[in-house]
Amino acid sequence: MQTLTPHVYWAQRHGEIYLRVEISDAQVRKTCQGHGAKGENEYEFNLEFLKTVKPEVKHKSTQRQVNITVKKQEHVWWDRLTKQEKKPLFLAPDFDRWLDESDAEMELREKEEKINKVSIESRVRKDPFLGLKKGFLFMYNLVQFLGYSWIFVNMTVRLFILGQDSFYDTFHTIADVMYFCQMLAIMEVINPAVGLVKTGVTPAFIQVMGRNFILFVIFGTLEDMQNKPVVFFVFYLWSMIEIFRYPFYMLACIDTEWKLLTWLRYTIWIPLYPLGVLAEAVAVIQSIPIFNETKLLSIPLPKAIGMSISFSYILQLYLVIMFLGLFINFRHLFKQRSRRFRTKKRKAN
Ligand SMILES: CCCCCCCCCCCCC/C=C/C(=O)SCCNC(=O)CCNC(=O)[C@H](O)C(C)(C)COP(=O)(O)OP(=O)(O)OC[C@H]1O[C@@H](n2cnc3c(N)ncnc32)[C@H](O)[C@@H]1OP(=O)(O)O
Repeated sequence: MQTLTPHVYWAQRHGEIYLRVEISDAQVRKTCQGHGAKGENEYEFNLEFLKTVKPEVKHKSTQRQVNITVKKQEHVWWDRLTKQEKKPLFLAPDFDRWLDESDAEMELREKEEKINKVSIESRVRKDPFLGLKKGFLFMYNLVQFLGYSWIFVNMTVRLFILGQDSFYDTFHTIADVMYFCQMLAIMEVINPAVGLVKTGVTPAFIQVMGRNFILFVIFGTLEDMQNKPVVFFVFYLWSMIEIFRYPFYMLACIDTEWKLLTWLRYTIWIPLYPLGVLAEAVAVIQSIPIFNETKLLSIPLPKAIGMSISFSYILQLYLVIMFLGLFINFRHLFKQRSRRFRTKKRKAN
C-alpha cells in the first residue's frame, strides 16, 4: 500500500494551532491509515511549524476527519503556519474555524469576560442572604429618600411662599422628620461595620455623629437656637445631597445606574459639604453664649473645686474636630469619586 499525502486544513488562535485532516475511518498512529481522497491508503504529512510548539498533541478522529490541536509555546499570532515561506500544496486554510488576528483577540476577550462573569456569579451565588441584604438596604434608602424629599420639598415650598420668614420656624416644621431620618441614619454606621455595604465605618461615623451632634445637642437642647435662620441653612444643605444620594443607593441595590444621578451623587457634595459644615460651625458659635448663660450641659467639678466646666469649652474643641472631620470625609469622597469615574472611564474604553 503506497503512502499518500492527505488534504490538511489549518487555523490558529493566539495559543493554539488547529489542523483538520480529511480522512474517514482513520486509525491514527505515527501516520494515518484510512479512507482519503484517493481511497483506502496509508496517509502521511510533515509540517515544520514557523515557531516552537508544545510537545503534547491532541487529536480526535471522527467518521470523516482527524482533528489535531497543537499548543503554541508562546501566546503570539503567527504570520504563517510553516517555517518555509511557500505554502505546501496539501495545506489550506480551515474556513470553518479561520479568524484573523483582531477577531481572535475579540474572541479571547469575550472568553475572559465570560470567565470573569462566571467567577463573580459563583462568588455572588455563595451568599444565600444577598437578596435579603439588598432588600433591606433598598427599603432603608427608600425611607430615607422619602424623608429627605419631604424635608426638601417642604422647605422649598415654604421658602417660595413665606420668603425669609420661613427661616424662623424651620425647626418646628421640620424637626420631627429630621429627628426620624437622623436617628435611622445610625444604620449607616452599622451597615459598613457588619459588611452590608462596602465602605469604611469612619467616614459614616463622622457623617452621622457630626450631624446628630448639631441636631440633638445644638438645636435640640437649646430652644433659643431653634428659631435662628442657621437652622434653615443646615437642614437645607443636608437635604440637598440626600435627595440624590439615597436614590443612587436604591439603584445600586438593584444593580442599576443612571449616569446623571451618579454624577450628581459624586459631584454636588463638593460645594455642599464645606457649606454644610460652615453652617454647622455658625450654629455652634451662635450656641456658645447660650450654653455659657444657661450653664446647660456644664460638666460639674468636684465640690472642693466648686465650679463647673461650661459646655462652651467642649464646643470650641468641637469646632476644631469638625474641620478635621470635614477634611477626612472630603478626602474620602474625593477618592470615591475618582474610583467611580476612573472605573467608568476604563469600562468605556
Ligand atoms: C460627638 C461625636 C462627634 C464625632 C465627630 C464628628 C466630627 C464631625 C465633622 C464633620 C461633620 C459633617 C456633618 C455633615 C455635614 C453635611 O452632610 S453637609 C451636606 C453635604 N453632605 C454630604 O455630601 C455628605 C453625604 N454623605 C455621604 O456621602 C456619606 O455619608 C459618606 C459616609 C460621607 C460617604 O459615603 P460612603 O458610603 O462612604 O461612600 P459611597 O461612595 O456613597 O458608598 C460606598 C459604597 O457603599 C455603597 N453604599 C453605601 N451606603 C449604601 C446604602 N445605604 N445602600 C446601598 N449601598 C450603599 C455604595 O453603593 C458604594 O458601593 P460601590 O459603588 O460598589 O463602591
